[in-house]
Amino acid sequence: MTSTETSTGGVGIHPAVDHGIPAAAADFAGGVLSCHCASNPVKVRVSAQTAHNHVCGCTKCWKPDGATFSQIAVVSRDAVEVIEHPEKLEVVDANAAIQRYRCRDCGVHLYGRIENKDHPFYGLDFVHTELSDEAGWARPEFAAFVSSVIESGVDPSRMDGIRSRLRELGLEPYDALSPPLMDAIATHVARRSGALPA
Ligand SMILES: N[C@@H](CCC(=O)N[C@@H](CS)C(=O)NCC(=O)O)C(=O)O
Ligand SMILES: [Zn+2]
Ligand SMILES: [Zn+2]
Repeated sequence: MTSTETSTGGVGIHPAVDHGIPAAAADFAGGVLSCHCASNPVKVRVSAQTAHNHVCGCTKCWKPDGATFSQIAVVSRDAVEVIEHPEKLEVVDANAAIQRYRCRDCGVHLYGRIENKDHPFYGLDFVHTELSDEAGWARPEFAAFVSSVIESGVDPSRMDGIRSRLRELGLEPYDALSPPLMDAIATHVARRSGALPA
């Protein structure tokens, strides 16, 4: 079985979507993310529902063992608080736009933060809601950076099957972010350059 197949022979995307995508709960108020350490896990409280949840094929986002994609959403940075074992967190790449904080023992990423105030997504943190036991988080809406799974070693001949499976799950595949998010980024850039009124 390769990382792009499930035990039933289908194309595996991510454990949170492979067997049906759970419904979001109305008035959902968040939950606690835990890393995978059996003892002294890092815990992060996310005290709001997330937005723009999606699966991401890039090599930077944390993926559970065997998953082809990550699942990643955004939430206001004000709603993110490390509540246990902050001393175990380390930044994966301080030069990346998104500073991803991982547990130095198990490698799980707890949250990603943008410190550049000029970045289009400044003010939003990136979180993997499958790290929480609570049910009711926002469902993934699309698939981003799909072609990038090849950079992790997926054979290009598998891409048609992967994109078909994503569409079957209602996760429209894109090779960057979704068009509304790409438009939001371009609008931010145009307002800064003066190409559009601020
Ligand atoms: N093809 C590249 C794409 C990386 C990439 O651009 N990732 C996106 C989606 S998470 C991003 O916004 N990265 C910003 C960052 O990593 O800080 C890869 O797979 O490594
Ligand atoms: Zn850990
Ligand atoms: Zn990514």
